[in-house]
Amino acid sequence: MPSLGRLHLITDTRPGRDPLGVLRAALPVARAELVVQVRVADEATDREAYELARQVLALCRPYGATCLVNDRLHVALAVGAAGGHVGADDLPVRAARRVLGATAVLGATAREPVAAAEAVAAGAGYLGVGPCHATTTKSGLPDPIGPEGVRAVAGAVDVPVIAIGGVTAASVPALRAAGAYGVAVVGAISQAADPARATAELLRALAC
Ligand SMILES: Cc1ncc(COP(=O)(O)OP(=O)(O)O)c(N)n1
Ligand SMILES: Cc1ncsc1CCOP(=O)(O)O
Ligand SMILES: [Mg+2]
Repeated sequence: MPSLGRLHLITDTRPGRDPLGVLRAALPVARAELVVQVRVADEATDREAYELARQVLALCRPYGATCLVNDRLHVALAVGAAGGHVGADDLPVRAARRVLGATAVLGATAREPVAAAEAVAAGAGYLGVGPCHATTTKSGLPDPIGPEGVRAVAGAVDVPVIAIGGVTAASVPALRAAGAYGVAVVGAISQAADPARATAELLRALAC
């Protein structure tokens, strides 16, 4: 299995956003270092999720970028994505692993070391850890855990830790120093005036 990319771009499907346009800007810059997670609103239909995932996968392929699907693992299987990501309201990690198969990429959300170790034991191949910082992209989240929360999780597992939540290029060095392998972002790229430049800045920060 190829190694996991360090920059995860989560699709911004909020009204008025252009997830495919943002992806077209980011892909030539990040290429195979990019993991694109197709994430749609809970209200979106499976057909809408399927159509977006199909288009994302088609854009990713020529660059060797990885396409994952959030929550809806049947959509991941239907389009032939590399895998999926699950959290507390989704299929349990062990069930998700059964659905996706042994070789698929499977990420799980974890905020603290015990849950993180359990997720890995159940079959998670990477962990999404956060929110690291305040975010306006998702509501109802617990308080940010900061780089120290990332450090606690990273010290408890032997899979890549992907820091998420309010991540910017400026916050990457502290997260990397805390043990994060990579980062997942929505706003840092999608809300940037120049998404290609924002992608380059995040990659530069991740390379240090
Ligand atoms: C890389 C990464 N980390 C965490 C999450 C959050 O997943 P979850 O807790 O299931 O919340 P939703 O994204 O489904 O709202 C993620 N998607 N990606
Ligand atoms: C889906 C999700 N889960 C925790 S924070 C978050 C959103 C991250 O978005 P942003 O990078 O804009 O803070
Ligand atoms: Mg989820």
